[in-house]
Amino acid sequence: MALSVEKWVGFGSAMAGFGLLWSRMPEHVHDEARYIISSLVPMLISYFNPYEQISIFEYGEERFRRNKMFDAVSTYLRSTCLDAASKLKAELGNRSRDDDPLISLDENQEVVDNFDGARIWWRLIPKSAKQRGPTVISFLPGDSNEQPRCYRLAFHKRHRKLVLDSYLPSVVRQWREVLTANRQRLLFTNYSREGKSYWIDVPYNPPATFNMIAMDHDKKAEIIEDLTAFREAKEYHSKVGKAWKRGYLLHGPPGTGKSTMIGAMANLLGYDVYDLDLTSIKDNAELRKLFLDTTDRSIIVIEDIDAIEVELTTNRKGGKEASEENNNNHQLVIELSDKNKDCGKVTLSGLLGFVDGLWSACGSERIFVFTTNHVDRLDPALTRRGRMDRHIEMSYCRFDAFKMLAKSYLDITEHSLFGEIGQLLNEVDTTPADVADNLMLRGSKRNCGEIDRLLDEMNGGPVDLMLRVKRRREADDCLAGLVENLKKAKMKSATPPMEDAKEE
Ligand SMILES: Nc1ncnc2c1ncn2[C@@H]1O[C@H](COP(=O)(O)OP(=O)(O)OP(=O)(O)O)[C@@H](O)[C@H]1O
Repeated sequence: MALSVEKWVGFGSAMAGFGLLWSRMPEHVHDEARYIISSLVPMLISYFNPYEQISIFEYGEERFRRNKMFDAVSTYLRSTCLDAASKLKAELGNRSRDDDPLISLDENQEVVDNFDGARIWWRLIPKSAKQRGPTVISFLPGDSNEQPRCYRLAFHKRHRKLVLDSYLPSVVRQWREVLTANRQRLLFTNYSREGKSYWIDVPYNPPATFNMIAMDHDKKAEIIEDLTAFREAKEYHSKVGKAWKRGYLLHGPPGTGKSTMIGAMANLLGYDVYDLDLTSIKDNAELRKLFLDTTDRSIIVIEDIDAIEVELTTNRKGGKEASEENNNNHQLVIELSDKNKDCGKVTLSGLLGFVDGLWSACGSERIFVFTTNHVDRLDPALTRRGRMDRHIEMSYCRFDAFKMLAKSYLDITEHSLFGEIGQLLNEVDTTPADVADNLMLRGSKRNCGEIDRLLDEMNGGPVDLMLRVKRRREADDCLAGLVENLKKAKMKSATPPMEDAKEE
């Protein structure tokens, strides 16, 4: 009959104790017998015991250093093995962001995990007093007189390679994923003090997700796939010898969702965002310093890059000589603002070095996002493929995009006005921002009285039914308002410019 893992561990300890006893036998016992038995015992144990075990202590060899593997196991067991445990404990940490207690395994509670056909037994072993050595008074977290808590995992010998090479790395990987998902993301922006540039950060929780972005469905799916593939592509980038970075150019009229898209990217990837304001940077050296101060796993954004390009064009026209030189070596000077005119310059080559040159290889897992309302005004040097890997056009709101907005804002997928709205959206260029503004429920005055009357009439009726009716009325109101506005916009766009002038 097979013995349980616990019994084997107990048996092992007993045999080890027995071995120790033998090794301490008095001199008069036959030396040879003592030697044979004390060396046979461990061999017998390892021969008959089919299980092996690994201990993961809370503190490492240096007592003050917490063992991150212990934290990784705690997080992993919390997310995978709690259901089967009967002894749990609950804690409310000082830094808990909400009122949910943190539930974890209690000491000595055993749980079983399955991985690729292998069974793995886990147990949290409490602190225990060390048996030997002098008493040491310690103020460090891992008291030297105590054996720290440890997770002990036991598994069958034949799974040793699987546990060491695949299972434990997967525990660490899952821990990192949980850390990334729970980490407070930050939004950085740069400022200048006494000629030097610094980053300042605030907590960043963008509300946008890809679900709520109204755009062509296939295009959206492609972007999500591209971003996810980028995040997983560490090995690929090192194999082909390229810096692990990606450039996105988001272009389209104002109000088509470029900034919203950046928030959705940050949410999807769990990255911080660096919003780089070029106008407050003195010169290329400062730009480089700022860049070196950014962290990995981040999105670096330069918004409205075309505004800078306007200055660039002006500067080019300023002198033929400068223009020729600029065209030859891309030393195109971006005069950022009047106040910076005399003291320094950020050049296009400086910017390109930051995105694509020597400096871009410092750091990894970085995404550059440039946004512009006028893609045609950008210097081709900046937008060429390889520098900006993907050009994403954010366009006016058509029917598909409208349906996504109606779903997000009004929670409806059908309505009698959808047909008319679809037709109008094909004829009128209107932005998702304008449409979203029409769909915002703000308890419009026109329907308020009617809705209140209805609620009065239904007094005593089921609350959810009343709310549904109320929402429906509000949605009718929003959509009617949208149709009205689209018709106005259509008439306006149909009016010849001369008529416009006359009206004015
Ligand atoms: N494609 C979209 N999907 C969902 N909501 C959108 C979309 N476009 C715009 N919006 C809504 O309009 C608001 C303004 O959009 P956003 O600031 O992202 O546009 P933008 O293209 O960055 O504009 P700008 O060029 O002026 O900076 C957003 O808060 C969002 O609510």
